[in-house]
Amino acid sequence: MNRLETILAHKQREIEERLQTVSPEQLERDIQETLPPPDFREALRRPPGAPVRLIAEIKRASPSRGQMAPIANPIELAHCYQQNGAAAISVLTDARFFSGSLEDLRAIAALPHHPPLLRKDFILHPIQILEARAAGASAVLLIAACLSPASLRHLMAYAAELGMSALVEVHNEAELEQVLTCQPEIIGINNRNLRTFEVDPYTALRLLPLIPSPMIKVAESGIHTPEDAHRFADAGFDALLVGEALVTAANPGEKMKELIGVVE
Ligand SMILES: O=C(O)c1ccccc1NCC(=O)[C@H](O)[C@H](O)COP(=O)(O)O
Repeated sequence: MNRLETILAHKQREIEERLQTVSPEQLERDIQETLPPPDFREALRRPPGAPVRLIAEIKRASPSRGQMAPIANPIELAHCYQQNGAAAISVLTDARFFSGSLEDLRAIAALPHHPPLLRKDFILHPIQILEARAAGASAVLLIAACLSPASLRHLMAYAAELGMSALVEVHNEAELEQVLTCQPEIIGINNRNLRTFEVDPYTALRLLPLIPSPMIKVAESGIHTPEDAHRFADAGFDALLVGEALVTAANPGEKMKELIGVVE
């Protein structure tokens, strides 16, 4: 089993357990009592000449790095991201490998005027999208390496039905070619190979020209310095997804300004 397969086997077991305890009808009722979430896609759109958008991540740990930052108060960190111009906030909700939770997402969604929230997890089943929407997310991550084209299409349609966006993630040409047949509105190119955890910052630059122009383009992973951000902003990405560099910074707000001060 490669590393991604190990994660997915665990996630599949977790979903089976959730299906025993969670009531979809109750989640649907909860959703009816909430306001529609803010628009993730519009928040990421970058008009010509505007600074690159930043999706700031709440990330305590990862399979590649282990424990990175305790983040005892995720609301405080989300507030800091909000105050320093995050276009959106990515909240890792996986407990086993990233020390996150749906509770983090729910708590951050209670912040007044919060930016759109992305549920970052290994989404394999519609129940995870329903839970995300009920917890206040505007978007979910759908990873091409984890889904068949038919499942991807189905989950994208279900997210849209719930008024949510999907950030559809690819890592190579073959995944991109498959994903483009599903006509996603937002594509993320992950510089990290999820099977080996190696990060190659040229992955996103190599695949970018293959993405049709109306789609929103996000560069993900391994972005640490203004020079890194500059490279992706200059290439034409709408947004950058940054985790480790922010959560390990002595001052995450200053680090954000350093990164998003970058203009083409
Ligand atoms: O971060 C990991 O080690 C990881 C391992 C396996 C699957 C996913 C993983 N990360 C998810 C992400 O895509 C990143 O959290 C996100 O792009 C931010 O990356 P970074 O700025 O490098 O923390």
